Amino acid sequence: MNQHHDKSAPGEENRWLVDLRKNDGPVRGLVRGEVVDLGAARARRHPDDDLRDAGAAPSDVVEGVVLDADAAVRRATVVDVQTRREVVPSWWFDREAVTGLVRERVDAAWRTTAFHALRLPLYWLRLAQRSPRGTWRITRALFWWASDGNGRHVRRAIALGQVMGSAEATAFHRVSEQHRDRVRWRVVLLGAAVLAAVVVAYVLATSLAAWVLLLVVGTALAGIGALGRQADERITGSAVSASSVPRFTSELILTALGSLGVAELNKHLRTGDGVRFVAPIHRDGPGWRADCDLPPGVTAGDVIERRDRLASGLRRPLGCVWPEPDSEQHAGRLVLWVGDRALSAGKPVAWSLAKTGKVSLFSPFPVGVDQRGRPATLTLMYASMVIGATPRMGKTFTLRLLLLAAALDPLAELHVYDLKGSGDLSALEAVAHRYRAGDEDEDLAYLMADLRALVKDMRRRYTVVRTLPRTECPENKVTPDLAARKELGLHPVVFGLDECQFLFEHPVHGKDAETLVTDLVKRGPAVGIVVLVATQRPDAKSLPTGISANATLRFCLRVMGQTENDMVLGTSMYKAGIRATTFTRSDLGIGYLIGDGAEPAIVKTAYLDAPTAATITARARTARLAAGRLTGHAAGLDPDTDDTAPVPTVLDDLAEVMANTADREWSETLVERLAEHRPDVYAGWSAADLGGAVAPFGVETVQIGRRDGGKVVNRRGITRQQIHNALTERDQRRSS
Ligand SMILES: Nc1ncnc2c1ncn2[C@@H]1O[C@H](COP(=O)(O)OP(=O)(O)OP(=O)(O)O)[C@@H](O)[C@H]1O
Repeated sequence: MNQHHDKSAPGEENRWLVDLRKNDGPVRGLVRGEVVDLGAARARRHPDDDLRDAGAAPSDVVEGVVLDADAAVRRATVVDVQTRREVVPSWWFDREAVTGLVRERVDAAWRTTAFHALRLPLYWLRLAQRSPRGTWRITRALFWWASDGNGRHVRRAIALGQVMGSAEATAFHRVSEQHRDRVRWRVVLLGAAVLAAVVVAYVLATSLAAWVLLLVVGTALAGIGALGRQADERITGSAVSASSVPRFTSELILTALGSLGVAELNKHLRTGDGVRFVAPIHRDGPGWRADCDLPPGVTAGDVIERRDRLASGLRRPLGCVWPEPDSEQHAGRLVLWVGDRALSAGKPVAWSLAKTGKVSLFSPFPVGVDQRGRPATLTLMYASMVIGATPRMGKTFTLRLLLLAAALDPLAELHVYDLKGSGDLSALEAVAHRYRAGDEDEDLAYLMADLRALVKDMRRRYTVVRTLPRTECPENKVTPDLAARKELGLHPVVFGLDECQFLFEHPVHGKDAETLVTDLVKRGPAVGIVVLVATQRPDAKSLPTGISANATLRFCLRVMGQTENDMVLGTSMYKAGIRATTFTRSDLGIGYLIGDGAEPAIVKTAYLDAPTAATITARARTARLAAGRLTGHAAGLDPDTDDTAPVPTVLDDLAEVMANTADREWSETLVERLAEHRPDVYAGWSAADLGGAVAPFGVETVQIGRRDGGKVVNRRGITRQQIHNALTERDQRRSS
């Protein structure tokens, strides 16, 4: 416990600083406050202070009485959120983490060995170069020893006439005698040693094999060269550049955080109480992980936004540095994972289903790996998905991967539309129930007819599901068993639309398409209809909000701004630190996936090129043929283009049911009439469904007041004029 009671400067009344800390372990909380003489403080207070304080940040000055600090800490400890640390770190039992660490160490040892082994001749040459100096040093040392060099200065001093009397003369005599004796036996010893060395050298030279002799001479030369080195000379090179890859330590992280230019963070870093590491930095997959609490007022998003500066501070390539928020904790918790190598580097990710295997859309299937190299999976059933990215980042490849997975489920009926017309999805033509590449009028008419048929089929599916016994369909949604029963027609339908902006921005079909796809996205998943839309322009026009808001699966590769990011990943994701804006041009196929897991995850999708995609669809086609599930386009049974003539939309039906009613009608009344008019389409619609269906046509429901039993009741409804205007506008668009 650190408790300070410091007297203040003269003239200040009874001010005390109270500093409460835990004395065991890291500082959990620091309460700083000054105890103020209330009477004096109130006397000094300006009447406007209250007004000013209302908008001000809380002051450091805490009014109140001094408490027993120990008790205060005890109380504080009770409410303190203590995260228990693992006794045995869990990563010890994580095979991947341990093997990753071992692999890293073995790899480092192997690299070092290989590096030096390759340079051995160079090292030897460097040493051999220094061997003359080494020989000179050895000779000089031996001479010094043999001639008793250490006593030379004593003898010289005496010889220079500093001998004063008989005592010194005796000493001189004794020293000279001693010197003579010492030099004599040393010279003899040295002579004998040199002679022995010459003999040994002669014997070795005549008896040893040439290569052994070379080895001995080489080693001897290297040894002599080592003695001839200057103190600052390095013979060996360094296998790693230590200065370019500093160790991932807390100091390095603090330095990197300090270089981000976040004022609030820097303020706290200066005082040394800024960042708290909540767990030791540890190995996590093929990289290192640090969990830390940023200072109050600084969010993980502030750091993520500056990922490039962080990578610079950590001296790592950008693709290695992945700061993330921890959504289970507060906004200031930062999980910093630094990989051994960039996620975009290395080989493309292989797909485990590329050569063999089947998929059930009701179960997760692999789509790639996360930054730790762990498999990432996705379940398409009961979901709709949006994929967004700037051009050339891997959006179409991702959509193709998902459609190929769907193709490997023989039950799944594929509707594939490549509106860009690049042919990237052409491999799927061999299995698709409906397929078109391009955005010609004919293609779009075909697509619109398919959408209408799908919406109709969705309603049929709901009717089937409703009429099934509870025992067979307990949740009122399609189950794997129901999907497998051919007679029910509840098999999964996967509708994939690449470059959806071409459809939704189309002057004629745009609005209708928006209504139909929104309906499918909202109500399709429960009855087995899965919509996948991809766009390179994620904005409200090209990806209508009714669709983006209702998609449960999202994959966002590199985008340029917050709006696109949130459009694909969901509102406030950017604020929460999930920022696909931080991906670079080289992060192909890498994006944030909001999928099966609760948390958005960084995923690098499996890479399948066109030939591989074709072999997969060939396999899928064989399986479909065997199961009797090859239908539609793939079976040569495309609908006639004549069938694609415009069919009535909700606007036409509304015009009809409002023909003989009042000028304005409540939505509740209108859905009842619509259901009577066309039960197969409108049965079960709510007033809200109607509002959503007419919104894309620019029709907004309005308040309509009616007298009911003497009082006025207000409800949302539609006027005939609104329908008339919307129809006129649509017809003008169609004819232009
Ligand atoms: N998972 C992946 N791993 C590695 N490279 C990939 C991956 N996915 C895509 N790429 C590379 O990225 C390139 C662009 O991919 P893709 O055609 O899917 O981009 P796109 O976003 O659809 O482009 P556009 O907007 O022009 O249609 C591909 O040619 C491919 O080489």
